Amino acid sequence: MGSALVTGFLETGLVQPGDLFVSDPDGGALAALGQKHPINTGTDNKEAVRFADVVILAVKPAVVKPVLKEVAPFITTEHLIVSIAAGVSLSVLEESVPAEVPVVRVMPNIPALIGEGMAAIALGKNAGASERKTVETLFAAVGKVVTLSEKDLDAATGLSGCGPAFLAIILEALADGGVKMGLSRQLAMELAAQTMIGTARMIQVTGEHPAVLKDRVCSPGGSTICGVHVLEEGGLRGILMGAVEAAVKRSGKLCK
Ligand SMILES: NC(=O)C1=CN([C@@H]2O[C@H](COP(=O)(O)OP(=O)(O)OC[C@H]3O[C@@H](n4cnc5c(N)ncnc54)[C@H](O)[C@@H]3O)[C@@H](O)[C@H]2O)C=CC1
Ligand SMILES: O=C(O)[C@@H]1CCC=N1
Repeated sequence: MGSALVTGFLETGLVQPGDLFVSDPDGGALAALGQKHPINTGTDNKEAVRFADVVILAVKPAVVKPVLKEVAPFITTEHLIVSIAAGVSLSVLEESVPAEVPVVRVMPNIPALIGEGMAAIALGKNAGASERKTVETLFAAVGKVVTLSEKDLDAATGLSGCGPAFLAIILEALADGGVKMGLSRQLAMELAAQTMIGTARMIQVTGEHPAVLKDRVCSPGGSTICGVHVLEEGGLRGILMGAVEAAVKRSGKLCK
C-alpha cells in the first residue's frame, strides 16, 4: 500500500520525488521502488523521520508500535504522524509518540495507485484544521476522501479498504461466467471490468439507489431477472455483508 501511495502521489505531481523518503528493511522492495522513481530511500526509519515533516506509517499493524518506539525520540511536535494501519487506534498511536504530536489515521485503498482511491480519515486529539488539510490534500490527490469519526474507521476498513479484493473476485467470477459461455478470457475481462466501472460511476453520477438501476435493467420476463434470481438463491447480498463484517471484526484484532 505504501508503494501504491508513493506512485500515486508522484503521478499527480503534488509531491516531487526529492520530497519523499521511503524507509524499509526489505532492500528488495526498496530497490524496486527506487528504480521506478528517483526518491530517497534507506533502511533506517530514524533517518526517514529526521528527513520528513509528514511521516506515513505503512507497515503491518503489528509492526506499528515497535516502529514508533524506535523512532519516537526523533519525533517532535513539528511532525505530523499518519498511520494507514488497519485496526491500530488513535489512542495507541498517540501513546506511542511524544505528547502533543498530531496524529491522523487514514484507511486508504489500493486503487490510489491509479488515482482512484477511497480514503477515510480520522483526526487524533492533537490534529487540527491544518493537519486535516494536509492529509486531505495528500489523499485527495490519489482519489476521494471522507473525514469521519474514529468509531467508523473500522467499518470503512472492511468496506473500502478491503473492498477492492472483494470486487476483484466478483469481477473475475463474472468474467469466468463469460468464458463459460464461450467468450475469450481477454474479452470477458474487458466486458466485466468496464461493466463494473460504468455501473459504479452511474450510481455516483445519478445519485440513484442501486435498486433503481437494477430494476431498469430487469425487463419483465427477461434474462436479467433470471440471473438476479440465481444471485438471490445463492445469498450473494448476505455473503457480501458477511464479508465486510468479518473483515471489520478481524481488523479490530490486527494490532494484537
Ligand atoms: N494492502 C492494502 O490494500 C491496504 C493496506 N493497508 C494497511 O497498510 C499497511 C501495510 O499493508 P501492506 O502494504 O498490505 O503490507 P506489505 O507487507 O505489502 O508492506 C509492508 C511493508 O513494511 C515493511 N516493513 C516491515 N517491517 C518494517 C519496519 N520495521 N520498518 C519499516 N518498514 C517495515 C515491509 O518490508 C513491507 O515492505 C497495513 O497496516 C495495512 O493494514 C491499508 C489499506 C489498504
Ligand atoms: O487485509 C488487510 O489487513 C488490509 C487492511 C485493508 C486492506 N488490506
